[in-house]
Amino acid sequence: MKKLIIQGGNRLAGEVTIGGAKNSTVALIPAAILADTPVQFDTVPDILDVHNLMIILRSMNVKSSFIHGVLDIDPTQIIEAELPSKAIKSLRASYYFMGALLGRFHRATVTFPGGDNIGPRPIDQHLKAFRALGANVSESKGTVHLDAPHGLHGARIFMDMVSVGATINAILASVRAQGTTIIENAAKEPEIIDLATFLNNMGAQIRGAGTDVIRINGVDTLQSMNTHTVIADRIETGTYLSMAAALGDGVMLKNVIPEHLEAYTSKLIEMGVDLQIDSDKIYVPPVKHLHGVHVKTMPYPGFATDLQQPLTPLMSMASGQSVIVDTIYPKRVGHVPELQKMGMNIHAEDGRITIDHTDSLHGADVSAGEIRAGAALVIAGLMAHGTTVIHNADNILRGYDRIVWKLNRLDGDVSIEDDDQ
Ligand SMILES: CC(=O)N[C@H]1[C@@H](OP(=O)(O)OP(=O)(O)OC[C@H]2O[C@@H](n3ccc(=O)[nH]c3=O)[C@H](O)[C@@H]2O)O[C@H](CO)[C@@H](O)[C@@H]1O
Ligand SMILES: C=C(OP(=O)(O)O)C(=O)O
Repeated sequence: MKKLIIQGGNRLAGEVTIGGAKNSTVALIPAAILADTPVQFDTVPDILDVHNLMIILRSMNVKSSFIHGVLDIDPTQIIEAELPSKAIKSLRASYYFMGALLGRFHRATVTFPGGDNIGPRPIDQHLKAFRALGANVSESKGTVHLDAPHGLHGARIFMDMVSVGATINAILASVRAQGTTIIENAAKEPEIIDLATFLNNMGAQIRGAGTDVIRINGVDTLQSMNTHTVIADRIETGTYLSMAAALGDGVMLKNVIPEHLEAYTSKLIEMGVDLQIDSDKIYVPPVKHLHGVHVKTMPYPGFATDLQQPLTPLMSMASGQSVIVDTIYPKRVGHVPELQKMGMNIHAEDGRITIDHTDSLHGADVSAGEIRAGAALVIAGLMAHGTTVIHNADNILRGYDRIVWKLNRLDGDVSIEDDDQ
């Protein structure tokens, strides 16, 4: 494990270029094994999840190389193999190998995935989709076994709740199935559109991605003809927006898709941040006065659960009380005791997080229980007087592209070390 060491108090200024979206990339990489040709992605973020997915690919004899944001994957010599459980457990999105392997081999054995510790994360809707497509599903000792001896056939799948992962897994399993699949009550996240774009450019027939009804006509082969550029990470964007508003003397964010962040940017504007939003960049000027706001997280296009924590340090600067209700993950409150150690007036009770005005924060020894809790601690550490040490920083590195380098370029004082604790 690593630890991040932050000397707080510096004002931030300059430019930061947002990387490719983690939640797209982690679906695109497993999707690559459905191709009958090598594939190439660019603007791939340099994050631990990508490196762990490359370890999983290697176990199936799928060669990959990752240089300067370009990821090449050659699935043409793929073999069925036992997947390395340590790498599978290191991230959530390893469950996409269930859908992708089922699509490719009509069977799969995959350990239950890991990922952020943010409360219960069942996968019943994923398994329901696989069953509907013709797979037998069994579970034993934390492992899921999928088997479709007669192949996969199109089906109508109605999702009981809106799930990003289940929608993507249903697409992966059905894109090469016989016949037509219709996914109803599908998730509408931009990362799902990105995945569908990649697959359609290889010959898939997926219509309606980005709406709540997705229709897939199965095809026999998928062949890549060009490089797929990963969309910009809207959660990384939101994190830097909050940071720039809290501490910035003028920060420009580049490689941004503002349409993907409207619920978030309109909250920042409501707080009093005078964002200057352009077609692919956002300028955050120095902020004068902030008001508290109420936030309720919702599936896209609502306010993203992944952005509630990165907003809390900014909320602590506002006058009046801010309130967060996370309807997606009501137990996503691991950041609260850690931020309290830094002096923040933040409390979690009865499914509500309240943040009251805090005059100043002080450095402390804290732990990043999960990626976005870690992002909140990074922002608070930059705001605080003194030194903050964030243990379990690997959780942050799972999904923030070259974060130490980016923060130091903005005049932050951040270093990373191995942690013996
Ligand atoms: C790799 C990735 O893209 N991760 C994102 C994805 O996670 P993930 O895909 O795991 O999240 P889902 O959209 O599936 O979860 C949404 C809600 O549905 C519930 N649910 C989900 C599936 C299921 O079979 N049964 C069930 O009950 C979950 O517990 C949760 O309350 O979407 C989350 C919600 O936007 C984000 O926080 C994660 O960053
Ligand atoms: C919850 C998250 O990630 P994952 O689903 O990969 O655990 C996140 O990115 O905030």
